[in-house]
Amino acid sequence: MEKMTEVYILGGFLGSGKTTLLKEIIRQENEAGRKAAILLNELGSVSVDTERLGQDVPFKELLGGCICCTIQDKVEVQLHSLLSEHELDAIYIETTGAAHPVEVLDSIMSPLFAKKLKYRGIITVVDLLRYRDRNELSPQLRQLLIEQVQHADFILLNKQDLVSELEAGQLVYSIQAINPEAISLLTTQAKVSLSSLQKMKMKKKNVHSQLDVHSHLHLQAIVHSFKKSIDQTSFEEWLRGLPDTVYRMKGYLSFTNSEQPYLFQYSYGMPIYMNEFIKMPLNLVIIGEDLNEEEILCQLAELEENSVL
Ligand SMILES: Nc1nc2c(ncn2[C@@H]2O[C@H](COP(=O)(O)OP(=O)(O)OP(=O)(O)O)[C@@H](O)[C@H]2O)c(=O)[nH]1
Repeated sequence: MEKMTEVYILGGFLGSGKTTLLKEIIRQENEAGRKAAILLNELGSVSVDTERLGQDVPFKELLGGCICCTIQDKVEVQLHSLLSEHELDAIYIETTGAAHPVEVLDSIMSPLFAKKLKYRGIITVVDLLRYRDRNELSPQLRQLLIEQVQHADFILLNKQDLVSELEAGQLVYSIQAINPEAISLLTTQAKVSLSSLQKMKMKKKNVHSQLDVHSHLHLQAIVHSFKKSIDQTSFEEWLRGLPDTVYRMKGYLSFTNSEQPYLFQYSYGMPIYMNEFIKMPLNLVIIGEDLNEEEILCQLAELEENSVL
């Protein structure tokens, strides 16, 4: 019988740690001598995570929309080309943080792959801080967060380092109450062993049933491409002035006061800068709700214009 490729869907809110998890899994897959590939879906029209995941892993991207709504038809094409180009043990599909995992599952359940792909289940990464403060989100996003938990087969309760032990305990309890069947695990930096992921059992899902939340969340992805270095202090001032509805940013930045560019990550109001040694296109992706795109792009252009070397 032809070998079947395992498929895992990775879901979870914006910035919860999906890419971090993927890096960790791919490292372990390589160590185990297995060949794994990635299908990455991003809301923005440019991908920032591609470089973070490394060059040697088979990789396809679905950019500029969400698998579950706007670019469903492209999924089949990308899966087909991954399977025809490589002998794969596993494919990991990283969904956008705005995706509903069951709808993603629905879109990849194609008869074309019935004998080639073995769906292993949905892994949801939960950002414990975000989950703790979920009442600050819009009702639609809060509902999405809950449904991402409800439909998971394996839940990583990530960013354990950011909550107290007592809070972590309470959050585990509350998440397990929503989905008692899934395996749930507290993690920091999404550290989980491949063998525990492989123990997951996929729940029966009625993928065609009407879901409570639909994809029409008002999430936007704004992309700005910098042409030159910018002033770090002005950038940080700009960050402080952003509305709370900016949930996530990522991109590459170059500052006038430093030689090296940075990989910039922002989730839940927290900016992180990491040295980047390769020259990358200076794209910044901003994801949020009800954002004034024109104003944001204008502010960034102005910031760039006023930055002198
Ligand atoms: N403190 C802390 N930070 C973490 C942890 N796991 C991931 N992060 C950071 O959280 C940020 C977002 O992580 P990613 O792995 O990029 O999240 P993601 O879910 O892939 O993000 P999107 O694709 O934009 O939805 C990065 O800056 C990570 O370094 C954790 O356990 N603790």
